Amino acid sequence: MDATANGTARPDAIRLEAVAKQYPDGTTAVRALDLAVTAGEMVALVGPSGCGKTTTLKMINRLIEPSSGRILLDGEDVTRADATQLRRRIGYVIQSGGLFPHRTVLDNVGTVPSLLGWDKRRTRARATELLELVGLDPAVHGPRYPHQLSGGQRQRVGVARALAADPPVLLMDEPFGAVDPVVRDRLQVEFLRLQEQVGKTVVLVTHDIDEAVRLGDRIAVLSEGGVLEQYDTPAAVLGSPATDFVAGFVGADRGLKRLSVTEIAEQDLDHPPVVRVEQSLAEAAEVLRREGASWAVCVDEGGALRGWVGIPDTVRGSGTVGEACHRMEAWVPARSTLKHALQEMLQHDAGWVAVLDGARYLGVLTPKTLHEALRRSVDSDALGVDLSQAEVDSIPG
Ligand SMILES: Nc1ncnc2c1ncn2[C@@H]1O[C@H](COP(=O)(O)OP(=O)(O)OP(=O)(O)O)[C@@H](O)[C@H]1O
Repeated sequence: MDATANGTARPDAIRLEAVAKQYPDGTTAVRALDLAVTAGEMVALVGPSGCGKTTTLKMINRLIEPSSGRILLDGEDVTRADATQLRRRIGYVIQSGGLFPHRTVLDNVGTVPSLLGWDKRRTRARATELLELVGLDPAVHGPRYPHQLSGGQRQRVGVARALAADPPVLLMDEPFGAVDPVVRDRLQVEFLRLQEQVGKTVVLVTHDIDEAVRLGDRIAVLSEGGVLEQYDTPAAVLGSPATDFVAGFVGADRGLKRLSVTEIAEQDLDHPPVVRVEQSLAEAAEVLRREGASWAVCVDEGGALRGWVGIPDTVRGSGTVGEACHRMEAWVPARSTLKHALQEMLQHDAGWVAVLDGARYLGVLTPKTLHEALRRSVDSDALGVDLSQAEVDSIPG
């Protein structure tokens, strides 16, 4: 059980109790694993090759039978439940989608509903709806066969198929492992967005700590034999590795990895002078002089970002700020991560990035404030993080 802020307990959707697996040849893949996953949570199982991640995942839907221990789903002991019935309550996604090659995309997505005895029309309607949900056009992609799709599209179909019967639990084994890094990045973003809509309990296997940090609400770091080295939020795993093994696994650049788990906060923002588009350039020049700044942010009457003006613009003419202001391409929505902000800065070769709430301008992040934000995140007691100063100093400022 997981105690929430108001004291009520959220149920464990999945609970492994002393689960172990010994293969017939004597290999002990998992020794005695205890793990609880809260409803609606996304948990990433990470660890080096052979540490028992896939074995653990497959024991949850009993594709692999545990040698001992108990598995509970929503409080119900399913260790000896009918495995086929069980699997219909659990969506399963594997690398490359694991699609049936001789069935169309629509039929692939409709597999479980058909098995559950849904009529054709309902199955088709559900499959169509799911293809749209994962960003595919049912009219274009629905009639195709898996080999007529790109790797990323196959992966999306795999996710759609796993969601077809609306199972509360989704198991994913290296789901984005078979695509190139650019597609992988896009699929991860799409999946996070999808998960916001569907709110499944997800257990995801990956050997990639960056993927775990990005997707997991919590990360379970396993070492050989399915030993649970640490089970905590990405920020805590990166910030205070529980063991030397975890520290080694998350890597020496874990300070940098924090960029991708730290959201921009109000207090991180810098507030350069702001001028409005209808003001005269002379007024803008006066603002810059008074504040000792070389540039100012331009906003419209509603407070929306319009761009920026520098000293040379303000001394040049007699027009308005609106006529002289430069577009600002580098911006991020409020609550973006520091990594996203840094990426925007680098992509647009900008010295600052604007932070917007919808269209409304909130403030800017500069490399200096970004560094301070990272330091704040590292120091944050709320995260239970205790990093040594040495590591903070290793973060490029
Ligand atoms: N059918 C099997 N028979 C015997 N040993 C097996 C079998 N399947 C897996 N193993 C062994 O069990 C251990 C755990 O394997 P598992 O596939 O769960 O690891 P993993 O962490 O998912 O690895 P990877 O990241 O390489 O996929 C490994 O030592 C593996 O060789």
